Amino acid sequence: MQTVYLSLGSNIGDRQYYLHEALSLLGEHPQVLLEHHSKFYETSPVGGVEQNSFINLVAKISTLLSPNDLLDFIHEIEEKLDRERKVHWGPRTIDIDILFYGEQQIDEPQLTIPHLEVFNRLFALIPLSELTDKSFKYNEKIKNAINLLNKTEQEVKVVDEEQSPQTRIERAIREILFAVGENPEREGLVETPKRVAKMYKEILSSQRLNEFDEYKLFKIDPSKVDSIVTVKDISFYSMCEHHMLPFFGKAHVAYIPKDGNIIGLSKIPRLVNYVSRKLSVQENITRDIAEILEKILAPKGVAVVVEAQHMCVEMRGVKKENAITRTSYFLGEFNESVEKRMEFLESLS
Ligand SMILES: Nc1nc2c(c(=O)[nH]1)N=C([C@H](O)[C@H](O)COP(=O)(O)OP(=O)(O)OP(=O)(O)O)CN2
Repeated sequence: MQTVYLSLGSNIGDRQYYLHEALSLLGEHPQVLLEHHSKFYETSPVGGVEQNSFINLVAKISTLLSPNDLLDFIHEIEEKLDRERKVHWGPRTIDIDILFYGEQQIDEPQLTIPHLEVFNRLFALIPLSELTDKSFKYNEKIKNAINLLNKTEQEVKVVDEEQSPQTRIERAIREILFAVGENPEREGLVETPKRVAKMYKEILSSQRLNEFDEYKLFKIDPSKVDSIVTVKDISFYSMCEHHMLPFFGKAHVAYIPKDGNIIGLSKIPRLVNYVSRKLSVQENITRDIAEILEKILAPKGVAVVVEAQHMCVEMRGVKKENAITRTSYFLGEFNESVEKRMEFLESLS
């Protein structure tokens, strides 16, 4: 096992959320043990790019991964957390840099260790100095660099670490259990807050995503495709925003290709998943599927029908079991042409 120090930083969006998610994802790898992490620091941007301040921390891990495998895993995490590589040293939802990998020195095109800039960056050195001691080979160098660097140019100040989303949900569920008259310590409930927090992370996985990007477009001979492309009976599950209760059913999606532009068929169910895995209402899901598909594909027309059962209708209030709600949304030729709309609707029966 090797002891590795990682610098993590974020300066876009919910910065602490991205940092907590990155720490959580790091710890999920079977060959990575998250030992400790430093306090959270608000830091002024270093490197000359005009951008928002960062929140930084340093994590100490033990790992069996090789340096390059660890770098690949880090890039996977950055990818998952919407990292876009637009401007060198520019703004980012998350950045994870390997500062030290044991006492190894590595100088490869894609990886230099110790990190080339580590002794020039207070946003890395100060959190790092929390985790290292005189037994660490570079301890003295770290302390000297901290003393030498200009603390007015590179502001680094401790901020309160917000609770991670997981911790906040677990605490809230415990409160709800108390409030409904339960004992969260009893057999069967002890792990419930953790389970519910994990469940929300899965069923509301789109909640913080800014856009749908899991698609692939293809171009075929326009003369060979002018009819309606329909993907129907796409099952989905969502959570209603009024009662936080599930609603679920089938989505039927159609489009009329334009200029031979088509979308990979598996991407339409992915779009339905993206749109449904957040707190919403059926009308919004129906509209969002249509409008996102139109935006990414620019077809001649889009048609969406959604049929769902709502637990807020079945298990409370009016208590009507098996009531089905049907919503539809039409764009382009499906909006203008009754024939096209009827052709699509008849294909669903
Ligand atoms: N106060 C802060 N300033 C800067 C930070 C930071 O985290 N806090 N981060 C950067 C860098 O963008 C980041 O550290 C990556 O730099 P580096 O590993 O040196 O180079 P990369 O190849 O990974 O840079 P890319 O931006 O990914 O091309 C700057 N300032």
